[in-house]
Amino acid sequence: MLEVQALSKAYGKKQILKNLSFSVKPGEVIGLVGENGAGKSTLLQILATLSNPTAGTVMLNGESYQVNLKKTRRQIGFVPQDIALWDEFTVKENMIFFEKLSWKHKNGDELRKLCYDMKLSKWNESVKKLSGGMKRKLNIAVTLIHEPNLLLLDEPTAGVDLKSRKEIGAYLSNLAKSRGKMILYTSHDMDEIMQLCDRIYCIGEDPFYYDVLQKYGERPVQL
Ligand SMILES: Nc1ncnc2c1ncn2[C@@H]1O[C@H](COP(=O)(O)OP(=O)(O)OP(=O)(O)O)[C@@H](O)[C@H]1O
Repeated sequence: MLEVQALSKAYGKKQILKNLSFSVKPGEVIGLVGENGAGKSTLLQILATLSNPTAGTVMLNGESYQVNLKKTRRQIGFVPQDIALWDEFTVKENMIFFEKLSWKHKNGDELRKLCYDMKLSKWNESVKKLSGGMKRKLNIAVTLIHEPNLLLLDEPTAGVDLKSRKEIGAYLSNLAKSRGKMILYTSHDMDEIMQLCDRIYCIGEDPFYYDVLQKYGERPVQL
């Protein structure tokens, strides 16, 4: 379980996140929505241990980020908004490279299966020749090598066509439901958020997203 208590973040005098408290249970997919600049990426970066909050606490499966950073880090997978892959390497070479950096050992067949499960079949293709959607899938696959319990995804389907979007959505949903992963992800696509997420958290003070979601019949949680 992920437990966030009274979390705040300021950059200098600019307050971005104000006193957020929420939790995520195993098997849950949470959608984070909010206007540009509301602080969605900032929140994911804090939950990924890449940035420190100004105040507040985060606990992952009973371990405090503040007290046991190494142990919590091993349980987290973070997919950044920007694709972070080796362009000149093939899909296979990227998977092998990231496996070497990983905390868990995986053999070639296991690495290949991670890609195939996401319908990413171009194992020997160089990344520069892949479509945007394929790159996004590979970006997710490398993050799953160490089998994180908490998966944080920053706009994983941005610029992805509808078919790949559905494939990524189905894969993430299956990860949560059959393997109990906790997933937090951001998107500006309301239909996708509605289909995929068990709960929706709105960040920021602008009531726009809250109102839109209510019109869809959803009851988002205002953070
Ligand atoms: N390192 C930083 N230093 C100063 N300000 C920052 C830094 N990182 C982010 N910000 C500011 O924090 C605010 C929140 O940014 P963030 O990227 O978290 O928003 P977001 O909700 O993810 O936006 P988007 O939907 O455009 O991705 C913005 O005003 C941004 O300019």
